[in-house]
Amino acid sequence: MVIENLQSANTHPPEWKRRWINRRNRIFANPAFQKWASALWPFSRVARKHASHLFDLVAGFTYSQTLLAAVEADLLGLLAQGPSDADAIAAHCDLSRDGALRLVRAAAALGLAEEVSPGWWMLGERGAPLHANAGAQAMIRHHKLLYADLADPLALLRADRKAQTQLSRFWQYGVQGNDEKASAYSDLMAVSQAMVAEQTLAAHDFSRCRSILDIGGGHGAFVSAVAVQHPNARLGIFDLPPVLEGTAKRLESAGLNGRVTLHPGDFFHTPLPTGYDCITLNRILHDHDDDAALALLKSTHKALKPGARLVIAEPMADTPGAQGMGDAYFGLYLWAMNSGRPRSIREIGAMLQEAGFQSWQSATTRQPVIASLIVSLA
Ligand SMILES: C[S@@+](CC[C@H](N)C(=O)[O-])C[C@H]1O[C@@H](n2cnc3c(N)ncnc32)[C@H](O)[C@@H]1O
Repeated sequence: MVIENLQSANTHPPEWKRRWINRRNRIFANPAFQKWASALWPFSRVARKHASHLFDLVAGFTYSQTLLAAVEADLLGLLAQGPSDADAIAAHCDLSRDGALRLVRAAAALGLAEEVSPGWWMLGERGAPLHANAGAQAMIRHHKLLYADLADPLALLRADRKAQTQLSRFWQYGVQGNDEKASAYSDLMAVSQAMVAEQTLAAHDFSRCRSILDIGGGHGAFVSAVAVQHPNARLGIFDLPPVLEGTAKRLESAGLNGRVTLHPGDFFHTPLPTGYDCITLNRILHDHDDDAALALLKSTHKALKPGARLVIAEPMADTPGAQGMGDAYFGLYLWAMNSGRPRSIREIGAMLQEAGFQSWQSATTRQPVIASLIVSLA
């Protein structure tokens, strides 16, 4: 099994490295060194940066909750309309005046709001792009479930991964039916998929693909974006039957139902459609544990002719500049979801090789925090 092979290739750290790290850590933990470094330029700048980073780790929960409150109370929506004072914020967000002041000041401290003159606030530099991004706001609302599952993180990490969690229930409902929860799931997927689609389409040129099948394509946000950029490509979506019922309606209202073939099925049990010269897996692989992910890659390989391509787009572990997003955020999110894990480019590459693909390479995306990309040839 690929991942086990990678892990067993791990060797005990060499003695020089163990000694060096121990020595460095003893120095960094020493209060006298900290005092010295914080008083002396240029060490003082580094010391401040480290202290501030450490404080962010300690206080991160309050930042997330401020963000959640600002989105849920539509504080950002109000501030986007123009300068607001505490009374207007209190009325709009259904808060007391004191509560409104506490929230808007916290939001301003995090760059979500900005006090433009004393007692008057507008959107801040971080608030403006967030307000314009429906997908990010949907994710923030959805995070309530994650925070509930993480209320006791050790209990979660010690629990049997088969025990139900808020997140596992949410995803189960999403793929099982058409009730209110399933539609919340689909809406979340559709708005956030637009962000992933943008990254994928900017990072890879699909113009050479005459036909593209999006596996686990949900309600078709990716395929709809491809349809606009590549009007002559033949398009298909493979997903679970209840999900595709919603897809058909959405494609119809987008005027695309004649252009996209829907393939209902379960990718662990139904053979994947053949005849496409490109298959995409957008945010699919990381949802599944190693054996299942490898099985999916093997059936994808089987569905492609030699030389045809597979494009994998998802947030990946060990991504330079976005490390926290990988093993910290997705590591815990997918743990709470009871399935899957973030994988590094190298790990996915090894799995692709094991699944029979002849070559693979990564492509740079504009925002690796949203998705990284791997293109592989069957
Ligand atoms: C995380 S969502 C990703 C959706 C979409 N690709 C995106 O990026 O927004 C996972 C998708 O895989 C589909 N899916 C999950 N298990 C599946 C299975 N066994 N067979 C087919 N589709 C499945 C879900 O219905 C859902 O649309």
